[in-house]
Amino acid sequence: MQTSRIPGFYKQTVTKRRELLKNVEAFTEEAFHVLSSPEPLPLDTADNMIENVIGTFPLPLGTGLNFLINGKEYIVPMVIEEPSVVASASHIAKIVREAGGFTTEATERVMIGQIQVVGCTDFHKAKAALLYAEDALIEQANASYPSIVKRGGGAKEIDVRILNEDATSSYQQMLVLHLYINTCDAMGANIINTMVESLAPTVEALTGGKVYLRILSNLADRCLARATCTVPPHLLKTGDFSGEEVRDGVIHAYEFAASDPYRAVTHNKGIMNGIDPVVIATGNDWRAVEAGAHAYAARDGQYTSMTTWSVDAEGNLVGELELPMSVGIVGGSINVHPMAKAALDILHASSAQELSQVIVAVGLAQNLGALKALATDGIQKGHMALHSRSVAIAAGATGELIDIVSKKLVEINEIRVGKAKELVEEYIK
Ligand SMILES: CC(C)(COP(=O)([O-])OP(=O)([O-])OC[C@H]1O[C@@H](n2cnc3c(N)ncnc32)[C@H](O)[C@@H]1OP(=O)([O-])[O-])[C@@H](O)C(=O)NCCC(=O)NCCSC(=O)C[C@@](C)(O)CC(=O)[O-]
Ligand SMILES: NC(=O)C1=CN([C@@H]2O[C@H](COP(=O)(O)OP(=O)(O)OC[C@H]3O[C@@H](n4cnc5c(N)ncnc54)[C@H](OP(=O)(O)O)[C@@H]3O)[C@@H](O)[C@H]2O)C=CC1
Repeated sequence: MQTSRIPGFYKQTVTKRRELLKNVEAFTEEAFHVLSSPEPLPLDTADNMIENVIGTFPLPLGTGLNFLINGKEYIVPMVIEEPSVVASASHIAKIVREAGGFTTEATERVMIGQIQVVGCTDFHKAKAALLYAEDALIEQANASYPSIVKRGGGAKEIDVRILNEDATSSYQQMLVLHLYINTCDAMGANIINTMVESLAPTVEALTGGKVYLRILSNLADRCLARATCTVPPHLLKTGDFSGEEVRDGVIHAYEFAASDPYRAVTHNKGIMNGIDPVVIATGNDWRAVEAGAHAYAARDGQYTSMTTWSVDAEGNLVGELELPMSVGIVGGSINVHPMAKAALDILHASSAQELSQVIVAVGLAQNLGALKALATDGIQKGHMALHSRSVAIAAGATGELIDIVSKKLVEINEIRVGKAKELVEEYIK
């Protein structure tokens, strides 16, 4: 892809936007064909994806522009129903690229499979027996899914914990075996579950206990992605607010989220506004990512901000976001849903690690977009102006009337359905 910087992209028609993306070599012929198809998810494909299908449920696919990550240009596919999210991501990516772009990294892709064992007569002996048999357990797990080993992945390590040892615990004592598995470019849930299920009889024999649950953990804290950005204050200047005022406002907003779970949840919802749309567009399991992200935000015992914001010695605003990112570029519905394949095509991410890094960069951008708006004009100005189009449609406006009604709602600063209905009736008369 040549560039992700396409000024005024949003002012174009959908057809023209597709052409502009073709011009910068954002997608292949196949992706273009899927995108332009009247039925991007054929009903018979949908019918094979889940149960009791009666139709499909389309959502808008937008593009986050201006993303420069580790020196590479990205046009980011984003599937979301909420207005202003895509605009905000592009807005911040435009600012950050002027400061050199986002820097990201990812750990090795190690996921966790859990095996729960109860009823051991001696839990410490059982733990020791499992640890002693580590190599044999890894070998057995890998034998149950040899293709992932051929790809360079597979089970690598185990760990054993005893839970509820304290006599005052209201729960029964149990032993939990963690199997650490490199799932390569797949999210890996099915790979992991196959492996842990295969180990159950051996684990029972070694521990003398009974195995109950054998399932992956969505707290994928060995499969992390991290994004940072450093923004000089002059790039943050907004209207009458100086760059320093915006920077300091962002720090105040961050400190609020860092110290109050009521605020942290909303702050983090704003981060997931950026993360979920990319996870969904690329056919990944957003419930898994959501669950892992929120649990990671509470890893020190208190639910807090997923991001950190600080000021460096030169007075720049520095942001960081690190999250578990259990996503893949193969597997699950990714190779089944034609739009997921097209989205990955647009993104040009060639590994799960690369995809996970783009996702956290978008999350960080989204957080800064919301905090910048909240610390200056307030969220309503930018967000509601874009939401006014949905309000006009909800009030019954169609065609050209959508634009007329939404502009009027912004002008009179009354962006609500009741007022929009009045306007629609007036214009139709
Ligand atoms: C909406 C903006 C970006 C306007 O901000 P602006 O300053 O008016 O933007 P601009 O006109 O200067 O344009 C700058 C760039 O932004 C993009 N841009 C600008 N407008 C559009 C558009 N219509 N469609 C697509 N892209 C747009 C575009 O890339 C453009 O560059 P250009 O292409 O012109 O060179 C800003 O007000 C903003 O970021 N607001 C925050 C919006 C937001 O966070 N929405 C999330 C929903 S609220 C929520 O759910 C979360 C929350 C807020 O509760 C989280 C929390 O509390 O922390
Ligand atoms: N708690 C949770 O989060 C749970 C989630 N799920 C679901 O599981 C699904 C994800 O499971 P997952 O195991 O990823 O999907 P799959 O079961 O589709 O497994 C991925 C497949 O991709 C193939 N593959 C091809 N190339 C590669 C590569 N480079 N790296 C790795 N694998 C490759 C592998 O087959 P081969 O090597 O043979 O070619 C493997 O079978 C999602 O749909 C998710 O919703 C399911 C249960 C629980």
